[in-house]
Amino acid sequence: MKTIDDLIGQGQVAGKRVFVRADLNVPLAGQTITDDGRIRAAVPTITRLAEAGARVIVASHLGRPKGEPDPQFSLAPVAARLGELLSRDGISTAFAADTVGDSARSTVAGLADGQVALLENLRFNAGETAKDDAERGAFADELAALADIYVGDGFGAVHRKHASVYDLPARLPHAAGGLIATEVGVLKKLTEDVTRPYAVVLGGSKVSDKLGVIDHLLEKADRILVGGGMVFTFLKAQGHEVGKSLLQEDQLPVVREYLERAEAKGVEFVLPVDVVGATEFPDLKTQAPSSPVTAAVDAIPADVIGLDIGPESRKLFAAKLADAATVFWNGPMGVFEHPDYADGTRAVAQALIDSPAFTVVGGGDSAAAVRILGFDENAFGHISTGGGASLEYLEGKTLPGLAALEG
Ligand SMILES: Nc1ncnc2c1ncn2[C@@H]1O[C@H](COP(=O)(O)OP(=O)(O)O)[C@@H](O)[C@H]1O
Ligand SMILES: O=C(OP(=O)(O)O)[C@H](O)COP(=O)(O)O
Repeated sequence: MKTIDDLIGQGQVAGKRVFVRADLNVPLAGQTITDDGRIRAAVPTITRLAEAGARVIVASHLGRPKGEPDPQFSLAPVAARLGELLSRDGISTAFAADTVGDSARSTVAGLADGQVALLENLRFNAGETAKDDAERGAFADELAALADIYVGDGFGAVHRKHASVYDLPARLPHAAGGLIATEVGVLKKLTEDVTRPYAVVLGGSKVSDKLGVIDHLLEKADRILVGGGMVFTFLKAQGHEVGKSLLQEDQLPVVREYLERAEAKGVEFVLPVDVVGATEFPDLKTQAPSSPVTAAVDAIPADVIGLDIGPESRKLFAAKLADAATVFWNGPMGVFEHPDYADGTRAVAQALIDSPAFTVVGGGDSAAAVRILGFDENAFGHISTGGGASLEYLEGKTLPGLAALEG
């Protein structure tokens, strides 16, 4: 895979329009960025290209808008923060009000060497995420018209077969940015020689996206700990009632099969013994106090939404992580964005820090949680900017955004 070092070393970027596909999908509370980790992670590649004389066009998705402009998913707050960070290196940043329209074209045309433009949310265009190859290709053609060279650096999105990730690099000379090179370097080690016991902690809310990875983990991991929104499908599969919690009803047979296979293979599934929940989803915007209740997993009231693992489960999870030699963690244990439901995530983060294991934390929200809850990022072995991406990488899958850079 060609890298930006190769491009810069060969003097290929000076005066050129270089399109950098980053993952600036940061958590927002209204217009406020609650964790800027993904923006900070994108800066080194952008700065290197700008300092080498490129006219840098940065593009990203934010959230999951429905293929048309939606102000709540505007990258405007990200443009402000990116501009602030780049200005420290003396680099100026413009923001285009659309992705491939008049604003994008004129903003890019106005760039001088060494300047940066951020385009509006890629997913404001239906072509970005279209299943149809021709529709995605048509959008990729419009993106390609803006640039001379493509740099893939949005590790968090490399598992998506999207226009800017997969189709665009096929249309331009391309290379990998520094973030992708670093991420792949660390994760590769976990696929080659893992020191055992190897524990994997799964949680979060993208349940249907991530359940499938367990199929592969049953062949690799010694212990699988499950919390977050994912756990209720497991609890239900074991015969527990889960109230109004997140449930992937159609996946119950799959999960039952995972539990059986784990037993047959001697892989230990660690599930919570108690949960914390509430009758209403907490208000994350106002952070208004809620009314949390704790229940054993065999006594979750019918009107309760499970929002965190309970106190006994935190102790259990910590004990199961204490003697691991390698830990990979993706997905918060609860709705950590509200203080009443952050203790499970806090306990797992602390357990990783206390354990002598090599620890990798992956995922936009998981990485954000660790920082928002006040942990020192340097206390972990590696904090990956990608959750789904790192899980699929560990699965050994061909990731569209990496395959496209290799070609
Ligand atoms: N029990 C739960 N019910 C609903 N959402 C949950 C639950 N536990 C965790 N979450 C949510 O999961 C989200 C993160 O999930 P996900 O995107 O899969 O993780 P990551 O970004 O780290 O890969 C957080 O916003 C958190 O509030
Ligand atoms: O946040 C992301 O993934 P993650 O939650 O698995 O870390 C990426 O930006 C990908 O976003 P998507 O899952 O909406 O395609």
